[in-house]
Amino acid sequence: MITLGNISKRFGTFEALKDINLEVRDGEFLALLGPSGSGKTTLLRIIAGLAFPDAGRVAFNGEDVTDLKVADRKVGFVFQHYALFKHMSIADNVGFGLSVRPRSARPSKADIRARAEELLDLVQLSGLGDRYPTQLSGGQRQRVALARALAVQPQLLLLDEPFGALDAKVRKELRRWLRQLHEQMGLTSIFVTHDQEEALELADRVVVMDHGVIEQVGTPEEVYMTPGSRFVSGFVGDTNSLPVTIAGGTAKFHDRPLTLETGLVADGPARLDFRPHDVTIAEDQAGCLPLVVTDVYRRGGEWRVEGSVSGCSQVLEVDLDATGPAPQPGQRLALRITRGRLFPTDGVQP
Ligand SMILES: Nc1ncnc2c1ncn2[C@@H]1O[C@H](COP(=O)(O)OP(=O)(O)OP(=O)(O)O)[C@@H](O)[C@H]1O
Repeated sequence: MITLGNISKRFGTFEALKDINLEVRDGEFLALLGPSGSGKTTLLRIIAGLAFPDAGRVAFNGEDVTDLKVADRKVGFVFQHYALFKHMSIADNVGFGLSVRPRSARPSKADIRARAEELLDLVQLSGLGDRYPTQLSGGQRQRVALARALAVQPQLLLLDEPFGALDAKVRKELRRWLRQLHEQMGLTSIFVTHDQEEALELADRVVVMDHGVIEQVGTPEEVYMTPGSRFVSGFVGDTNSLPVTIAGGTAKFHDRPLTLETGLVADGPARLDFRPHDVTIAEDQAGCLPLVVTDVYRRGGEWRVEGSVSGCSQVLEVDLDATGPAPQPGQRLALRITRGRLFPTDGVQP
């Protein structure tokens, strides 16, 4: 549905987006995920028509829209800083996009009101149309912002950190609800987040960005299980990193060989990334890491164990089944890494 071809954007000499290519499918729920300053919002604004690229093209359904302004793109958007109009009732806020249409395309006042009521029903705020924004909670205001975005019947919904300012529980509820709404209405939605949990939970596909480039595009499963770069491996999901050396197909940590497939990684220094759950506790030390436990706490059905390994400055985090007794601080565990990813470090130890 949306094609971005070779999009670049500079602010002065700073390159905010560098040659971005991306296809968004019809009906897809896509997350733009990356650290602060990676270019997510700039890319979303370019898709919306709120900003324009220095180079490259934007097409919707094969039609070039690069130079079309926001009002002509038929997109709905919820940007954090586009707050509700304080002096307008909730119903008027929701109907705003319809009331500013040119006279020939503008529905009657009664129709706009009826449409606003319908949308307030949809976002589960029936009966609150006559209130004002200050009389609603943060979560309710976000839902009004969504209703306002949906009033113009967009095919494409763009959301920039829509739940950023809300507390964790409300955020979670709204996320689930947004996903349902997306499906119910047959929308194509793109949302910006720096919260990887939000991206992995909500999106059909995740676009991981860093420094103005796309590092990887994939399903949540793909970016989590088979990260395509060192950056994605460290940014998506909890990751432990160890400096290792590969020699003759064996990964060694300070001359201690680890029982781990090294695949096609060339001999030399590398970074070994592994998830907290990709470990088991072994009886003996062969092929294992000696972890000294520093802290233990429960995370659902698992013990999250923090510990240190001599020769590595990073605190390691591992998850162990909590049906067994909790390891104690000071205890030594022989950690066997069952699955990891190796990234050559070109002579530079991480
Ligand atoms: N109007 C502007 N003028 C100058 N620099 C800008 C402008 N807008 C964005 N930038 C810069 O471009 C880079 C990308 O900004 P952008 O807002 O797209 O990042 P982001 O990934 O959305 O970050 P965040 O998660 O913090 O919102 C940043 O370094 C930012 O400072």
